[in-house]
Amino acid sequence: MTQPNGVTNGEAPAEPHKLFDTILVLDFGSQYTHLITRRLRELSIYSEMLPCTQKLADLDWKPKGIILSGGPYSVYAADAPHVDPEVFNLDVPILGICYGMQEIAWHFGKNVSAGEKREYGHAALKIQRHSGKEAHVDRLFAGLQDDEEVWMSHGDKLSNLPENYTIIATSDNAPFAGIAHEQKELYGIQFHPEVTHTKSGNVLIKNFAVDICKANQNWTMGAFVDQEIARIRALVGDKAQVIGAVSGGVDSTVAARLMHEAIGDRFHAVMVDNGVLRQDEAKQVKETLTQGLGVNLTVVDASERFLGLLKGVSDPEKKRKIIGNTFIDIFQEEAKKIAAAAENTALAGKVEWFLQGTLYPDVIESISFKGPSATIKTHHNVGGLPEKMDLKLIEPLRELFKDEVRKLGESLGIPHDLVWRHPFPGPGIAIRIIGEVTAEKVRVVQQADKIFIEEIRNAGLYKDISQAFAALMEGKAVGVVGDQRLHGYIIALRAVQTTDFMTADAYEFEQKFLRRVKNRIGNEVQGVARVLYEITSKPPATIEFE
Ligand SMILES: Nc1ncnc2c1ncn2[C@@H]1O[C@H](COP(=O)(O)OP(=O)(O)OP(=O)(O)O)[C@@H](O)[C@H]1O
Ligand SMILES: O=c1[nH]c(=O)c2[nH+]cn([C@@H]3O[C@H](COP(=O)(O)O)[C@@H](O)[C@H]3O)c2[nH]1
Ligand SMILES: NC(=O)CC[C@H](N)C(=O)O
Ligand SMILES: [Mg+2]
Repeated sequence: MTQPNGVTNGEAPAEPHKLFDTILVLDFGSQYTHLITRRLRELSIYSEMLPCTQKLADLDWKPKGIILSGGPYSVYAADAPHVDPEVFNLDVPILGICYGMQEIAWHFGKNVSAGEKREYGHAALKIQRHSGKEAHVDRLFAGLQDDEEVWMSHGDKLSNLPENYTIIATSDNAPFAGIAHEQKELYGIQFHPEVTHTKSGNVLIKNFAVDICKANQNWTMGAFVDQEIARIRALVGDKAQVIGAVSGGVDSTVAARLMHEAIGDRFHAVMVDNGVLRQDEAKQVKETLTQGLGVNLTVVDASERFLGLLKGVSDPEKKRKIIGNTFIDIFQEEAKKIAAAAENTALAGKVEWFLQGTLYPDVIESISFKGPSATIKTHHNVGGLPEKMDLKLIEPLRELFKDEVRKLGESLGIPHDLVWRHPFPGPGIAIRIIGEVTAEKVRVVQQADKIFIEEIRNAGLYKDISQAFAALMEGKAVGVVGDQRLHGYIIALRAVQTTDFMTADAYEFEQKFLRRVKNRIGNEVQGVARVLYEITSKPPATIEFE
Protein backbone atom coordinates (compact mmCIF):
# COMPACT_ATOMS: atom_id res chain seq x y z
CA MET A 1 0.00 0.00 0.00
CA THR A 2 1.15 3.55 -0.66
CA GLN A 3 1.66 5.39 2.55
CA PRO A 4 2.01 9.07 3.26
CA ASN A 5 5.40 10.71 3.15
CA GLY A 6 6.83 8.42 0.53
CA VAL A 7 7.39 5.51 2.86
CA THR A 8 6.75 2.18 1.25
CA ASN A 9 8.33 -0.40 3.53
CA GLY A 10 6.74 -2.19 6.45
CA GLU A 11 8.62 -0.29 9.15
CA ALA A 12 6.99 3.04 8.58
CA PRO A 13 6.63 5.20 11.67
CA ALA A 14 3.04 5.21 12.79
CA GLU A 15 0.63 7.56 11.07
CA PRO A 16 -2.26 9.20 12.93
CA HIS A 17 -4.69 6.40 11.98
CA LYS A 18 -2.52 4.01 13.96
CA LEU A 19 -2.07 6.31 16.92
CA PHE A 20 -5.54 7.79 17.31
CA ASP A 21 -8.90 6.05 17.30
CA THR A 22 -10.03 6.60 13.72
CA ILE A 23 -13.41 6.71 12.05
CA LEU A 24 -13.02 5.70 8.42
CA VAL A 25 -15.23 7.53 5.95
CA LEU A 26 -15.69 5.62 2.69
CA ASP A 27 -16.48 8.03 -0.09
CA PHE A 28 -19.08 7.33 -2.78
CA GLY A 29 -18.53 10.71 -4.40
CA SER A 30 -20.95 12.96 -2.54
CA GLN A 31 -20.12 16.67 -2.50
CA TYR A 32 -20.38 16.54 1.28
CA THR A 33 -18.17 13.59 2.14
CA HIS A 34 -15.27 15.69 3.39
CA LEU A 35 -17.70 17.46 5.74
CA ILE A 36 -18.24 14.17 7.59
CA THR A 37 -14.51 14.03 8.27
CA ARG A 38 -14.52 17.71 9.27
CA ARG A 39 -17.39 17.25 11.75
CA LEU A 40 -15.58 14.34 13.38
CA ARG A 41 -12.37 16.33 13.65
CA GLU A 42 -14.33 19.18 15.25
CA LEU A 43 -15.36 16.64 17.89
CA SER A 44 -11.63 15.90 18.44
CA ILE A 45 -12.06 12.50 16.81
CA TYR A 46 -9.57 11.56 14.16
CA SER A 47 -11.13 10.65 10.83
CA GLU A 48 -9.83 9.80 7.40
CA MET A 49 -11.55 9.53 4.08
CA LEU A 50 -10.81 6.79 1.52
CA PRO A 51 -12.53 5.89 -1.75
CA CYS A 52 -15.44 3.44 -1.46
CA THR A 53 -13.46 0.95 -3.51
CA GLN A 54 -10.80 0.57 -0.78
CA LYS A 55 -9.98 -3.12 -0.25
CA LEU A 56 -9.89 -3.94 3.43
CA ALA A 57 -7.07 -6.41 2.94
CA ASP A 58 -4.89 -3.49 1.86
CA LEU A 59 -5.56 -1.52 5.01
CA ASP A 60 -2.91 -2.07 7.67
CA TRP A 61 -4.93 -0.44 10.46
CA LYS A 62 -8.37 -1.03 11.90
CA PRO A 63 -10.91 1.76 12.17
CA LYS A 64 -13.11 2.13 15.25
CA GLY A 65 -16.10 2.59 12.99
CA ILE A 66 -17.02 3.16 9.37
CA ILE A 67 -19.25 5.74 7.74
CA LEU A 68 -20.48 5.12 4.19
CA SER A 69 -21.06 8.46 2.48
CA GLY A 70 -23.69 9.66 0.04
CA GLY A 71 -23.09 9.60 -3.69
CA PRO A 72 -24.57 10.54 -7.04
CA TYR A 73 -25.15 6.97 -8.25
CA SER A 74 -28.03 4.50 -7.82
CA VAL A 75 -27.03 1.32 -6.01
CA TYR A 76 -29.15 -0.83 -8.34
CA ALA A 77 -27.46 0.44 -11.52
CA ALA A 78 -25.18 -2.03 -13.27
CA ASP A 79 -22.10 0.18 -12.93
CA ALA A 80 -22.81 1.46 -9.40
CA PRO A 81 -19.87 1.49 -6.98
CA HIS A 82 -20.00 -0.91 -4.02
CA VAL A 83 -17.90 -1.37 -0.92
CA ASP A 84 -15.67 -4.34 -0.34
CA PRO A 85 -18.14 -6.81 1.28
CA GLU A 86 -15.47 -7.46 3.92
CA VAL A 87 -16.52 -4.12 5.43
CA PHE A 88 -19.54 -5.94 6.84
CA ASN A 89 -17.36 -8.65 8.38
CA LEU A 90 -14.97 -6.29 10.14
CA ASP A 91 -17.17 -6.23 13.22
CA VAL A 92 -17.06 -2.48 13.77
CA PRO A 93 -20.09 -0.17 13.85
CA ILE A 94 -21.23 1.13 10.45
CA LEU A 95 -23.32 4.19 9.64
CA GLY A 96 -24.65 4.59 6.10
CA ILE A 97 -25.65 8.07 4.99
CA CYS A 98 -28.02 8.39 2.00
CA TYR A 99 -26.33 6.31 -0.73
CA GLY A 100 -24.47 4.70 2.18
CA MET A 101 -27.74 3.50 3.73
CA GLN A 102 -28.95 2.32 0.33
CA GLU A 103 -25.69 0.40 -0.01
CA ILE A 104 -26.39 -1.38 3.30
CA ALA A 105 -29.93 -2.22 2.20
CA TRP A 106 -28.66 -3.41 -1.18
CA HIS A 107 -25.99 -5.57 0.39
CA PHE A 108 -28.46 -7.26 2.75
CA GLY A 109 -31.33 -7.84 0.34
CA LYS A 110 -31.38 -5.68 -2.81
CA ASN A 111 -34.12 -3.55 -1.26
CA VAL A 112 -33.62 -0.30 -3.18
CA SER A 113 -35.51 1.19 -6.10
CA ALA A 114 -36.15 4.55 -7.81
CA GLY A 115 -38.56 6.74 -5.85
CA GLU A 116 -41.60 8.45 -7.38
CA LYS A 117 -40.10 11.86 -6.78
CA ARG A 118 -36.82 13.41 -5.79
CA GLU A 119 -36.59 14.80 -2.30
CA TYR A 120 -34.27 17.77 -2.03
CA GLY A 121 -33.98 20.21 0.84
CA HIS A 122 -35.48 20.46 4.32
CA ALA A 123 -37.56 17.59 5.64
CA ALA A 124 -39.32 16.83 8.92
CA LEU A 125 -37.96 13.73 10.59
CA LYS A 126 -40.04 11.68 13.03
CA ILE A 127 -37.99 9.54 15.33
CA GLN A 128 -39.35 6.17 16.43
CA ARG A 129 -38.07 5.03 19.80
CA HIS A 130 -37.88 1.39 20.79
CA SER A 131 -37.64 -0.25 24.16
CA GLY A 132 -36.83 -3.56 25.75
CA LYS A 133 -34.27 -5.74 24.06
CA GLU A 134 -34.34 -3.62 20.90
CA ALA A 135 -33.52 -0.40 22.74
CA HIS A 136 -29.94 -0.39 21.51
CA VAL A 137 -31.23 0.92 18.18
CA ASP A 138 -32.22 4.17 19.93
CA ARG A 139 -28.62 5.09 20.62
CA LEU A 140 -28.08 6.87 17.29
CA PHE A 141 -30.79 9.42 18.08
CA ALA A 142 -30.13 9.79 21.83
CA GLY A 143 -30.62 13.39 22.93
CA LEU A 144 -32.57 14.35 19.79
CA GLN A 145 -36.17 15.61 19.87
CA ASP A 146 -38.90 13.31 18.57
CA ASP A 147 -39.31 15.72 15.65
CA GLU A 148 -36.18 17.03 13.98
CA GLU A 149 -35.44 19.18 10.98
CA VAL A 150 -33.09 17.41 8.57
CA TRP A 151 -31.75 17.90 5.07
CA MET A 152 -32.31 15.35 2.30
CA SER A 153 -31.04 14.95 -1.22
CA HIS A 154 -32.12 11.73 -2.88
CA GLY A 155 -34.23 10.21 -5.63
CA ASP A 156 -33.95 6.53 -4.72
CA LYS A 157 -35.58 4.88 -1.74
CA LEU A 158 -35.57 1.72 0.29
CA SER A 159 -38.40 -0.44 -0.95
CA ASN A 160 -38.23 -2.83 2.00
CA LEU A 161 -36.41 -3.31 5.26
CA PRO A 162 -33.52 -5.73 5.09
CA GLU A 163 -33.95 -8.76 7.36
CA ASN A 164 -33.30 -8.12 11.09
CA TYR A 165 -33.56 -4.35 10.64
CA THR A 166 -36.03 -2.02 12.24
CA ILE A 167 -37.24 1.49 11.44
CA ILE A 168 -35.88 4.21 13.71
CA ALA A 169 -37.12 7.27 11.82
CA THR A 170 -39.57 8.24 9.10
CA SER A 171 -40.38 11.32 7.06
CA ASP A 172 -43.39 12.10 4.87
CA ASN A 173 -41.57 11.06 1.76
CA ALA A 174 -39.22 8.46 3.23
CA PRO A 175 -40.84 5.75 5.33
CA PHE A 176 -37.34 4.35 5.88
CA ALA A 177 -35.60 7.61 6.83
CA GLY A 178 -33.62 5.79 9.52
CA ILE A 179 -32.95 2.08 10.00
CA ALA A 180 -30.96 0.01 12.47
CA HIS A 181 -30.00 -3.62 12.82
CA GLU A 182 -31.82 -5.22 15.73
CA GLN A 183 -28.68 -6.68 17.30
CA LYS A 184 -25.62 -5.34 15.52
CA GLU A 185 -24.30 -1.78 15.43
CA LEU A 186 -25.36 -1.12 11.85
CA TYR A 187 -27.31 2.05 11.13
CA GLY A 188 -28.58 3.85 8.05
CA ILE A 189 -30.06 7.32 7.56
CA GLN A 190 -31.53 8.80 4.40
CA PHE A 191 -30.69 12.40 5.40
CA HIS A 192 -27.34 14.18 5.68
CA PRO A 193 -26.21 14.86 9.28
CA GLU A 194 -22.96 16.48 8.08
CA VAL A 195 -24.59 19.59 6.57
CA THR A 196 -25.50 22.48 8.88
CA HIS A 197 -29.14 22.44 7.68
CA THR A 198 -29.60 19.27 9.73
CA LYS A 199 -29.98 20.94 13.11
CA SER A 200 -28.90 18.05 15.34
CA GLY A 201 -26.47 16.53 12.87
CA ASN A 202 -23.49 16.97 15.16
CA VAL A 203 -25.23 15.26 18.06
CA LEU A 204 -26.02 12.32 15.81
CA ILE A 205 -22.44 12.08 14.54
CA LYS A 206 -21.16 12.25 18.10
CA ASN A 207 -23.62 9.54 19.19
CA PHE A 208 -22.29 7.30 16.49
CA ALA A 209 -18.59 8.00 16.96
CA VAL A 210 -18.33 8.36 20.72
CA ASP A 211 -21.19 6.31 22.17
CA ILE A 212 -21.49 3.59 19.56
CA CYS A 213 -17.94 3.28 18.17
CA LYS A 214 -16.33 4.22 21.50
CA ALA A 215 -13.82 6.46 19.74
CA ASN A 216 -11.61 8.54 22.04
CA GLN A 217 -11.93 12.30 21.63
CA ASN A 218 -8.19 12.86 21.85
CA TRP A 219 -7.36 14.34 18.44
CA THR A 220 -5.91 17.69 19.46
CA MET A 221 -3.08 19.67 17.92
CA GLY A 222 -1.15 19.38 21.19
CA ALA A 223 -1.25 15.59 20.89
CA PHE A 224 -0.51 15.75 17.17
CA VAL A 225 2.67 17.82 17.60
CA ASP A 226 4.40 15.24 19.77
CA GLN A 227 3.39 12.33 17.57
CA GLU A 228 4.36 14.14 14.40
CA ILE A 229 7.76 15.19 15.68
CA ALA A 230 8.47 11.59 16.64
CA ARG A 231 7.29 10.45 13.21
CA ILE A 232 9.48 12.96 11.36
CA ARG A 233 12.52 11.91 13.40
CA ALA A 234 11.93 8.24 12.69
CA LEU A 235 11.40 8.93 9.01
CA VAL A 236 14.39 11.21 8.43
CA GLY A 237 16.79 9.37 10.71
CA ASP A 238 19.72 11.10 12.36
CA LYS A 239 21.84 12.03 9.36
CA ALA A 240 19.75 13.07 6.38
CA GLN A 241 19.01 16.70 5.60
CA VAL A 242 15.73 18.22 4.55
CA ILE A 243 15.04 21.26 2.43
CA GLY A 244 11.79 23.10 2.02
CA ALA A 245 10.38 26.05 0.11
CA VAL A 246 9.03 28.60 2.53
CA SER A 247 6.98 31.62 1.50
CA GLY A 248 6.12 33.21 4.81
CA GLY A 249 2.53 31.99 4.39
CA VAL A 250 0.83 29.96 7.11
CA ASP A 251 1.27 26.49 5.70
CA SER A 252 4.94 26.60 4.85
CA THR A 253 5.82 28.46 8.07
CA VAL A 254 4.03 25.93 10.28
CA ALA A 255 5.59 23.04 8.38
CA ALA A 256 9.03 24.65 8.69
CA ARG A 257 8.65 25.28 12.41
CA LEU A 258 7.57 21.69 13.00
CA MET A 259 10.50 20.41 10.97
CA HIS A 260 12.93 22.59 12.89
CA GLU A 261 11.50 21.31 16.15
CA ALA A 262 12.06 17.74 14.92
CA ILE A 263 15.53 17.89 13.36
CA GLY A 264 16.97 21.32 14.15
CA ASP A 265 19.55 22.68 11.73
CA ARG A 266 19.39 19.71 9.42
CA PHE A 267 16.34 21.47 8.03
CA HIS A 268 17.03 24.21 5.49
CA ALA A 269 14.30 26.60 4.50
CA VAL A 270 14.62 28.48 1.24
CA MET A 271 12.62 31.54 0.34
CA VAL A 272 12.76 32.90 -3.16
CA ASP A 273 12.43 36.64 -3.59
CA ASN A 274 10.86 36.66 -7.02
CA GLY A 275 10.57 40.45 -7.17
CA VAL A 276 6.78 40.27 -6.97
CA LEU A 277 6.39 39.80 -3.23
CA ARG A 278 4.68 42.32 -0.94
CA GLN A 279 6.72 45.31 0.20
CA ASP A 280 9.61 44.25 2.51
CA GLU A 281 8.22 40.71 2.57
CA ALA A 282 11.53 38.90 2.20
CA LYS A 283 13.11 40.96 4.97
CA GLN A 284 10.19 40.37 7.33
CA VAL A 285 9.97 36.65 6.65
CA LYS A 286 13.70 36.34 7.23
CA GLU A 287 13.35 38.10 10.59
CA THR A 288 10.33 36.12 11.72
CA LEU A 289 11.73 32.75 10.77
CA THR A 290 15.33 33.21 11.82
CA GLN A 291 15.04 35.37 14.89
CA GLY A 292 11.48 34.60 15.93
CA LEU A 293 11.29 30.89 15.21
CA GLY A 294 14.91 29.80 15.05
CA VAL A 295 14.52 28.30 11.58
CA ASN A 296 17.54 28.18 9.30
CA LEU A 297 16.37 30.28 6.30
CA THR A 298 18.15 31.33 3.13
CA VAL A 299 16.55 34.08 1.10
CA VAL A 300 17.53 33.88 -2.55
CA ASP A 301 17.21 37.27 -4.16
CA ALA A 302 16.18 36.42 -7.69
CA SER A 303 14.04 39.48 -8.29
CA GLU A 304 16.03 40.70 -11.26
CA ARG A 305 16.03 37.27 -12.83
CA PHE A 306 12.25 37.00 -12.54
CA LEU A 307 11.56 40.55 -13.70
CA GLY A 308 13.92 40.02 -16.62
CA LEU A 309 12.06 36.88 -17.68
CA LEU A 310 8.70 38.60 -17.27
CA LYS A 311 9.71 41.54 -19.44
CA GLY A 312 7.28 42.02 -22.33
CA VAL A 313 5.01 39.18 -21.19
CA SER A 314 1.37 40.09 -20.66
CA ASP A 315 -0.46 36.77 -21.03
CA PRO A 316 -1.51 35.57 -17.52
CA GLU A 317 -0.84 31.88 -18.18
CA LYS A 318 2.60 32.66 -19.57
CA LYS A 319 3.42 34.73 -16.49
CA ARG A 320 2.40 31.88 -14.20
CA LYS A 321 4.46 29.38 -16.20
CA ILE A 322 7.57 31.54 -16.20
CA ILE A 323 7.33 32.05 -12.46
CA GLY A 324 6.58 28.39 -11.71
CA ASN A 325 9.43 27.09 -13.86
CA THR A 326 11.93 29.59 -12.53
CA PHE A 327 10.98 28.60 -8.96
CA ILE A 328 11.90 25.01 -9.80
CA ASP A 329 15.20 25.99 -11.42
CA ILE A 330 16.22 28.12 -8.45
CA PHE A 331 15.19 25.50 -5.98
CA GLN A 332 17.28 22.86 -7.68
CA GLU A 333 20.27 25.17 -7.74
CA GLU A 334 19.82 25.83 -4.03
CA ALA A 335 19.47 22.14 -3.17
CA LYS A 336 22.87 21.53 -4.76
CA LYS A 337 24.42 24.46 -2.92
CA ILE A 338 23.11 23.26 0.43
CA ALA A 339 24.47 19.77 -0.11
CA ALA A 340 27.86 21.19 -1.16
CA ALA A 341 28.03 23.59 1.79
CA ALA A 342 27.25 20.86 4.29
CA GLU A 343 29.78 18.44 2.87
CA ASN A 344 32.60 19.02 5.32
CA THR A 345 30.62 20.11 8.34
CA ALA A 346 28.93 18.42 11.26
CA LEU A 347 25.74 18.51 9.21
CA ALA A 348 27.22 16.47 6.39
CA GLY A 349 24.59 14.11 5.16
CA LYS A 350 22.61 13.71 2.01
CA VAL A 351 19.83 16.17 1.27
CA GLU A 352 17.28 13.40 0.97
CA TRP A 353 13.97 15.02 1.69
CA PHE A 354 11.88 17.84 0.38
CA LEU A 355 9.34 19.40 2.74
CA GLN A 356 5.97 20.40 1.33
CA GLY A 357 3.03 22.06 3.04
CA THR A 358 0.36 19.89 1.41
CA LEU A 359 -2.94 20.03 3.32
CA TYR A 360 -5.72 17.46 3.67
CA PRO A 361 -8.04 19.18 1.17
CA ASP A 362 -5.36 18.58 -1.51
CA VAL A 363 -5.21 14.92 -0.47
CA ILE A 364 -9.00 14.58 -0.43
CA GLU A 365 -9.07 16.05 -3.91
CA SER A 366 -6.84 13.27 -5.15
CA ILE A 367 -8.47 10.36 -3.30
CA SER A 368 -12.15 11.17 -3.49
CA PHE A 369 -14.18 8.78 -5.55
CA LYS A 370 -15.36 10.46 -8.69
CA GLY A 371 -17.33 8.73 -11.32
CA PRO A 372 -18.23 9.94 -14.77
CA SER A 373 -21.30 11.86 -13.61
CA ALA A 374 -19.70 13.80 -10.77
CA THR A 375 -18.40 17.30 -11.27
CA ILE A 376 -14.72 17.92 -10.86
CA LYS A 377 -13.92 21.12 -9.07
CA THR A 378 -11.04 23.25 -10.09
CA HIS A 379 -8.37 23.47 -7.50
CA HIS A 380 -5.28 25.53 -6.95
CA ASN A 381 -2.12 23.93 -5.90
CA VAL A 382 1.19 25.49 -6.71
CA GLY A 383 3.01 22.58 -5.15
CA GLY A 384 4.68 21.35 -8.26
CA LEU A 385 8.12 22.20 -6.99
CA PRO A 386 9.51 18.76 -6.19
CA GLU A 387 8.20 16.69 -9.11
CA LYS A 388 11.38 16.93 -11.12
CA MET A 389 13.69 16.55 -8.15
CA ASP A 390 15.51 13.56 -6.89
CA LEU A 391 14.16 13.98 -3.38
CA LYS A 392 11.65 12.18 -1.24
CA LEU A 393 8.60 14.12 -0.16
CA ILE A 394 7.84 14.83 3.44
CA GLU A 395 4.42 16.34 4.13
CA PRO A 396 3.74 16.77 7.84
CA LEU A 397 0.47 18.68 7.29
CA ARG A 398 -1.09 16.29 4.83
CA GLU A 399 -3.64 15.06 7.37
CA LEU A 400 -4.71 18.54 8.47
CA PHE A 401 -7.35 21.04 7.47
CA LYS A 402 -6.40 24.75 7.34
CA ASP A 403 -8.00 25.61 10.67
CA GLU A 404 -6.08 22.72 12.26
CA VAL A 405 -2.84 24.08 10.74
CA ARG A 406 -3.62 27.43 12.34
CA LYS A 407 -4.21 25.79 15.74
CA LEU A 408 -1.01 23.83 15.29
CA GLY A 409 0.85 27.05 14.45
CA GLU A 410 -0.38 28.67 17.63
CA SER A 411 0.58 25.67 19.72
CA LEU A 412 4.08 25.84 18.18
CA GLY A 413 4.39 29.45 19.33
CA ILE A 414 4.12 31.04 15.89
CA PRO A 415 2.95 34.64 16.31
CA HIS A 416 -0.81 35.09 16.07
CA ASP A 417 -0.49 37.66 13.27
CA LEU A 418 1.38 35.25 11.07
CA VAL A 419 -0.95 32.36 11.78
CA TRP A 420 -3.96 34.45 10.73
CA ARG A 421 -2.34 36.05 7.70
CA HIS A 422 -4.31 36.29 4.50
CA PRO A 423 -3.09 33.84 1.85
CA PHE A 424 -0.70 35.18 -0.76
CA PRO A 425 -0.28 33.45 -4.14
CA GLY A 426 3.08 32.07 -5.27
CA PRO A 427 3.10 34.17 -8.49
CA GLY A 428 2.44 37.15 -6.22
CA ILE A 429 1.93 40.62 -7.56
CA ALA A 430 2.62 39.43 -11.11
CA ILE A 431 -0.97 38.13 -11.28
CA ARG A 432 -2.25 41.37 -9.73
CA ILE A 433 -0.80 43.54 -12.47
CA ILE A 434 -2.91 43.24 -15.58
CA GLY A 435 -0.63 43.17 -18.59
CA GLU A 436 3.14 43.53 -18.55
CA VAL A 437 4.98 43.49 -15.24
CA THR A 438 7.60 46.19 -14.67
CA ALA A 439 9.59 47.17 -11.59
CA GLU A 440 7.78 50.51 -11.54
CA LYS A 441 4.34 48.87 -11.57
CA VAL A 442 5.39 46.43 -8.85
CA ARG A 443 6.44 49.41 -6.71
CA VAL A 444 3.06 51.10 -7.20
CA VAL A 445 1.12 47.96 -6.26
CA GLN A 446 3.33 47.23 -3.26
CA GLN A 447 2.84 50.72 -1.84
CA ALA A 448 -0.90 50.80 -2.47
CA ASP A 449 -1.28 47.31 -1.01
CA LYS A 450 0.61 48.27 2.11
CA ILE A 451 -1.66 51.27 2.72
CA PHE A 452 -4.83 49.25 2.09
CA ILE A 453 -3.80 46.48 4.50
CA GLU A 454 -2.63 49.00 7.11
CA GLU A 455 -6.01 50.74 7.02
CA ILE A 456 -7.84 47.42 7.20
CA ARG A 457 -5.83 46.53 10.29
CA ASN A 458 -6.37 49.94 11.87
CA ALA A 459 -10.11 49.59 11.35
CA GLY A 460 -10.01 46.18 13.06
CA LEU A 461 -11.30 44.45 9.92
CA TYR A 462 -8.36 42.20 9.04
CA LYS A 463 -9.78 39.01 10.56
CA ASP A 464 -13.24 39.67 9.20
CA ILE A 465 -11.85 39.71 5.69
CA SER A 466 -10.45 36.51 4.19
CA GLN A 467 -8.15 38.12 1.67
CA ALA A 468 -7.48 41.71 0.60
CA PHE A 469 -5.02 43.30 -1.79
CA ALA A 470 -4.35 46.06 -4.30
CA ALA A 471 -4.01 45.40 -8.02
CA LEU A 472 -3.09 47.43 -11.05
CA MET A 473 -5.36 47.81 -14.05
CA GLU A 474 -4.08 48.00 -17.59
CA GLY A 475 -3.69 51.42 -19.18
CA LYS A 476 -3.72 54.84 -17.62
CA ALA A 477 -6.33 57.44 -16.71
CA VAL A 478 -6.26 61.20 -16.55
CA GLY A 479 -6.29 63.06 -13.25
CA VAL A 480 -5.36 66.45 -11.85
CA VAL A 481 -2.76 66.85 -9.14
CA GLY A 482 -2.02 70.34 -7.85
CA ASP A 483 -3.25 71.99 -11.06
CA GLN A 484 -1.14 69.64 -13.13
CA ARG A 485 -2.51 67.09 -15.51
CA LEU A 486 -1.59 63.55 -14.41
CA HIS A 487 -1.74 60.62 -16.77
CA GLY A 488 -1.49 57.99 -14.09
CA TYR A 489 -2.06 54.44 -12.90
CA ILE A 490 -5.40 52.88 -12.02
CA ILE A 491 -5.37 50.92 -8.77
CA ALA A 492 -8.14 48.45 -7.96
CA LEU A 493 -8.71 47.31 -4.39
CA ARG A 494 -10.14 43.86 -3.71
CA ALA A 495 -11.33 42.39 -0.41
CA VAL A 496 -13.33 39.18 -0.10
CA GLN A 497 -15.02 37.02 2.48
CA THR A 498 -14.96 33.29 1.96
CA THR A 499 -14.58 30.08 3.92
CA ASP A 500 -13.10 27.83 1.27
CA PHE A 501 -11.84 30.24 -1.43
CA MET A 502 -13.98 28.35 -3.95
CA THR A 503 -16.72 30.97 -3.74
CA ALA A 504 -16.35 34.47 -2.32
CA ASP A 505 -18.22 37.71 -1.76
CA ALA A 506 -16.79 41.20 -2.03
CA TYR A 507 -16.47 42.82 1.39
CA GLU A 508 -18.86 45.71 2.07
CA PHE A 509 -16.76 48.58 3.38
CA GLU A 510 -18.21 51.82 4.61
CA GLN A 511 -17.81 54.58 2.07
CA LYS A 512 -15.82 56.57 4.64
CA PHE A 513 -13.25 53.82 4.89
CA LEU A 514 -12.77 53.57 1.14
CA ARG A 515 -12.39 57.35 0.88
CA ARG A 516 -9.66 57.29 3.51
CA VAL A 517 -7.76 54.58 1.65
CA LYS A 518 -8.20 56.41 -1.64
CA ASN A 519 -6.87 59.64 -0.12
CA ARG A 520 -3.82 57.96 1.29
CA ILE A 521 -3.02 56.11 -1.93
CA GLY A 522 -3.52 59.30 -3.97
CA ASN A 523 -1.24 61.27 -1.66
CA GLU A 524 1.42 58.69 -0.88
CA VAL A 525 1.84 56.60 -4.02
CA GLN A 526 3.37 58.53 -6.81
CA GLY A 527 1.78 58.21 -10.22
CA VAL A 528 -1.70 56.96 -9.23
CA ALA A 529 -4.59 58.80 -10.89
CA ARG A 530 -7.57 56.63 -9.88
CA VAL A 531 -8.54 54.19 -7.13
CA LEU A 532 -11.39 51.72 -7.79
CA TYR A 533 -13.10 49.21 -5.50
CA GLU A 534 -13.88 45.87 -7.13
CA ILE A 535 -17.23 44.31 -6.15
CA THR A 536 -17.54 41.19 -8.30
CA SER A 537 -18.17 37.99 -6.36
CA LYS A 538 -16.64 34.60 -7.17
CA PRO A 539 -18.13 33.23 -9.34
CA PRO A 540 -18.31 34.79 -11.87
CA ALA A 541 -14.97 36.46 -11.06
CA THR A 542 -12.00 34.77 -9.44
CA ILE A 543 -10.34 36.25 -6.38
CA GLU A 544 -7.15 37.20 -8.17
CA PHE A 545 -7.33 39.32 -11.33
CA GLU A 546 -5.43 36.87 -13.47
N1 LIG B 1 8.46 33.03 -2.58
C1 LIG B 1 8.49 31.73 -2.29
N2 LIG B 1 9.64 31.13 -1.89
C2 LIG B 1 9.70 29.83 -1.61
N3 LIG B 1 8.64 29.01 -1.68
C3 LIG B 1 7.47 29.52 -2.06
C4 LIG B 1 7.32 30.90 -2.38
N4 LIG B 1 6.02 31.12 -2.73
C5 LIG B 1 5.40 29.94 -2.62
N5 LIG B 1 6.26 28.97 -2.21
C6 LIG B 1 5.96 27.55 -1.99
O1 LIG B 1 4.71 27.25 -2.57
C7 LIG B 1 3.84 26.69 -1.58
C8 LIG B 1 2.41 27.03 -1.85
O2 LIG B 1 2.13 28.40 -1.64
P1 LIG B 1 0.79 28.79 -0.90
O3 LIG B 1 0.65 30.28 -1.00
O4 LIG B 1 -0.32 27.93 -1.39
O5 LIG B 1 1.03 28.32 0.63
P2 LIG B 1 1.69 29.13 1.81
O6 LIG B 1 2.37 30.33 1.24
O7 LIG B 1 2.53 28.22 2.62
O8 LIG B 1 0.47 29.53 2.72
P3 LIG B 1 -0.67 30.61 2.39
O9 LIG B 1 -1.73 29.83 1.65
O10 LIG B 1 -1.11 31.06 3.72
O11 LIG B 1 -0.07 31.71 1.56
C9 LIG B 1 4.37 27.25 -0.26
O12 LIG B 1 3.96 26.43 0.83
C10 LIG B 1 5.85 27.22 -0.52
O13 LIG B 1 6.33 25.91 -0.31
O1 LIG C 1 -0.16 29.84 -4.25
C1 LIG C 1 -0.95 30.18 -5.14
N1 LIG C 1 -0.58 30.07 -6.45
C2 LIG C 1 -1.36 30.45 -7.48
O2 LIG C 1 -0.98 30.35 -8.64
C3 LIG C 1 -2.62 30.98 -7.12
N2 LIG C 1 -3.66 31.47 -7.85
C4 LIG C 1 -4.62 31.83 -6.97
N3 LIG C 1 -4.21 31.59 -5.72
C5 LIG C 1 -4.97 31.80 -4.48
O3 LIG C 1 -6.03 30.87 -4.50
C6 LIG C 1 -7.24 31.48 -3.98
C7 LIG C 1 -8.32 31.46 -5.04
O4 LIG C 1 -7.91 32.31 -6.10
P1 LIG C 1 -8.71 32.50 -7.47
O5 LIG C 1 -10.14 32.74 -7.11
O6 LIG C 1 -8.08 33.71 -8.12
O7 LIG C 1 -8.53 31.27 -8.28
C8 LIG C 1 -6.82 32.88 -3.56
O8 LIG C 1 -6.49 32.83 -2.18
C9 LIG C 1 -5.60 33.17 -4.41
O9 LIG C 1 -4.72 34.12 -3.81
C10 LIG C 1 -2.99 31.06 -5.78
N4 LIG C 1 -2.18 30.64 -4.80
N1 LIG D 1 -27.26 11.96 -1.84
C1 LIG D 1 -27.22 10.67 -2.11
O1 LIG D 1 -26.42 9.93 -1.55
C2 LIG D 1 -28.13 10.19 -3.18
C3 LIG D 1 -28.16 8.70 -3.30
C4 LIG D 1 -28.90 8.21 -4.54
N2 LIG D 1 -28.17 8.61 -5.73
C5 LIG D 1 -30.32 8.76 -4.54
O2 LIG D 1 -30.64 9.58 -5.37
O3 LIG D 1 -31.11 8.38 -3.70
MG1 LIG E 1 1.41 31.79 0.06
